[in-house]
Amino acid sequence: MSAYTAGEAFGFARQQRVVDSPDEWRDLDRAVWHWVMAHGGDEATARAAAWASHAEGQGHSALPLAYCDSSGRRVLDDRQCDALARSPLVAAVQAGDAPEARPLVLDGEHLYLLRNHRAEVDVARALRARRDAAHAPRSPISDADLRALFNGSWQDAEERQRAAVRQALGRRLMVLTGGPGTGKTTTVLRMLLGLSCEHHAVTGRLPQLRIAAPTGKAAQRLAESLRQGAERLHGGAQPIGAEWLPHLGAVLTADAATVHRLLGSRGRHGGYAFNAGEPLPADIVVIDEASMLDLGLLRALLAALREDAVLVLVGDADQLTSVGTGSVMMDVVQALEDDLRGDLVRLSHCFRADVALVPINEAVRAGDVAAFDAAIGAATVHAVPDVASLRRRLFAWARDLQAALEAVAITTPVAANHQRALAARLAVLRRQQLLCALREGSFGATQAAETIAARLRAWEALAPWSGGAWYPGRCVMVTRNDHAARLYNGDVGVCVLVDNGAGKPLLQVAFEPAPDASSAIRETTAAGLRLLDPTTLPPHEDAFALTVHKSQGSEYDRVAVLLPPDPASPLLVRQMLYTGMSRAKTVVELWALSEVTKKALSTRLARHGRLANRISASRHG
Ligand SMILES: Nc1ncnc2c1ncn2[C@@H]1O[C@H](COP(=O)(O)OP(=O)(O)OP(=O)(O)O)[C@@H](O)[C@H]1O
Repeated sequence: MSAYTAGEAFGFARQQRVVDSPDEWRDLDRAVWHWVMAHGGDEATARAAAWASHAEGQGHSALPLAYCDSSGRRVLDDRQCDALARSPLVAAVQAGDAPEARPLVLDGEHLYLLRNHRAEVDVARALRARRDAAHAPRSPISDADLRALFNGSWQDAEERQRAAVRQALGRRLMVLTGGPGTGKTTTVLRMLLGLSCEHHAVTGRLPQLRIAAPTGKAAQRLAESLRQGAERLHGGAQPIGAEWLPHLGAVLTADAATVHRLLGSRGRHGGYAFNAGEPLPADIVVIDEASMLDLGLLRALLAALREDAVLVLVGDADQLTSVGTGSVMMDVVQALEDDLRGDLVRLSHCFRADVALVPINEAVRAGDVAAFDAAIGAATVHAVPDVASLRRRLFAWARDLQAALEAVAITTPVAANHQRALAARLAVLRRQQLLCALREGSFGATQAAETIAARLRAWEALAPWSGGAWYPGRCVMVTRNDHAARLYNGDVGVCVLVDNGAGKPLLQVAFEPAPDASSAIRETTAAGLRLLDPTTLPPHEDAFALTVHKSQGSEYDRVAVLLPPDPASPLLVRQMLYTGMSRAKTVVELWALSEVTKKALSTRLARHGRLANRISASRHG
C-alpha cells in the first residue's frame, strides 16, 4: 500500500506526501503521520507520532526521545523534540496521568500514543493498590498445614514453594515466577488451597475460583495439571486431611478459559462483558503463562477484578514477551524485586526427574556465554549455514516423525471410543517439535513445515490419501479462536483414521479436551478427547514446524531450535532462545551457526516503556 492509499483508508486522501518517509515505517505509521498533519500538527509532531506508532508495532509501549532507527541514527533531533512539547496534539506530563486527553503524551523522555499511556498508568495504579491492600491473614497457614499440603515432605528444596503458599494469604496480588519444572503449578495448587481456606475463614463460604491463561492450550494444560495434582494430594500415600477436601473440590470444579473468554471478550473493538462497571464474579483469579499477557489485556483484567479479589500471576518472566504491546510480566517482576514485600516468589530449583538440560537452560536464561559453552554437551548442535544443509536436516527430521507415526499405527483405523489408542496418536504431537526463530523465508516455520509435510507424504503408507489435503498423521495448529467449536488459536490436533463401524473409515482430527470445560464435564466425556471433521475446523496451518512464539506454554520430549544464518536478524534475542530451548523435556538440538547462537545469547530483548518505574513509584504516591 502506498502512503496515499494508507491515508485514504483513514479518510484523508490526497494530502501532502510524507517527507522522508523512513523505509521502516509501516502503512499504519504513515497513516498516523497523515492523521497528525490533517489535525493541525506540525511536521516534527507527525514524524514523532509515526515513530511512536512504529515503536508500538515493535512491542514498545513508548518511544524514547533518544530512539534510534535500525542504522543507529536518532529518529528525532533536539529541535524536533523541543517542538513536540509545544504541540497542541501533545500533553506534556512528568509521570502520572495526562491532565487532558490529547492523542499523544510526552511523559518525561518518552512519547506515548494516548492509549498506551493510559494503559500503563492504569495498570500501575491497579497493581499498586492491590499491593497496598495486603493485610495479615485471618487464618495463617501453620507448618503442620504446609507439611500436609506437600504430601508430608519438608525438604530444603521446597522452601520457596512453602514461602509462596504462606505469603499469598492476605494479599490481593501474588506473583510466582520460575523456569520450567521449578514447581509453579505444584505451588499454585497449594496456594489455591491456602487462599480458599483463608477466604472461608473470612466470609464463611468457599471462594469462586477462576483459572485462565492467554492461550487456550495453556489454560487447558494448567487445568489438567491442577486436576492431576489434586488427585495425588487426595489419593497419594499421605492423603491430606478431610478438612481440605471442600477446598480441593473448589479447585477441581474451577473453570479454565482463555483470559479473553474469562473477561467475556466481544471481539476486536467490542470491549469486554466484564469491566469496572460489571466486575467479574470471582474471588480468586489465577493467570498462568502471564509472560504472554500484553499491556491492554492486563489493563482489562485488572479493571474487571473486584477490589477484594485475589489475583495470582504465574509465569516465567525470562521467556519471550507477548506479541502485543509491553513486557508486563518482566516489568512486574522487576518492580516487585526492587521493592520486596513478599508478594513475589521466584522458584529456582528444578524438580524434574530429567535435569540434564537445567544447566544449559540456566546459561541461556542468564545470557552467560561461558556457562553456555560449558553446558553445550547437553545439546546436539548442527551448523545449518544454507538452504541445502537445512533441507538435509528437515528430511532427517521427517524420517523420525514418520517412525513415530508408524509406532502408533497411524494408518490403521481406530474406533472412535478407543480413547487409549487415540491418546497414543495424539501424544505424537508432544514427542518432537521443530521451533523456528522466524516465521517467513527459507529458514522460517512456514517453509520448514511445508518441506517436512512434503517429505512425509512421500511415505508409501500414505499413498491412498495422496490426492487430498488430509492424511493420517497430518499435524495442524488452529490459528483463530472458534468459540462455538471450543477450539482456540494455538490448539494442535492430529489427523487420524476413525472406524465408526459404518463402512469406510473417516479422516478426523483429534484434539485434547476443551480448556473451558469444567473438570466435571471433562470426566463425563470419556477422557474428553475430541474428534472433528476436517471440513469443520477453524482456520489452521501445518504444525510440523512452529515459531518459538507459538510454542510458549507447550513442552515436547525432543525439540530442535532453528536459527537463521544471518547474525544481524533482529529476532535473535536471548528470550527467544531460552523460550525455544526450554520447551524440551529430554532432548534439545540447536540448528544454528555458533556465531548466530552467541549473538542471540548476548542480546537481551528490552521493550521501551515505564511500567516497572510506575509500579515501584508507590512509595512516592
Ligand atoms: N515439592 C516437590 N516435590 C517433588 N516433586 C515436585 C515438587 N514440586 C514439583 N515437583 C515435580 O516437578 C515437576 C514439575 O512441576 P510443575 O509442573 O509444578 O512445575 P512448573 O514450574 O509448573 O513446570 P512447567 O513450567 O514446565 O509447567 C512435576 O513432575 C512435579 O510433580
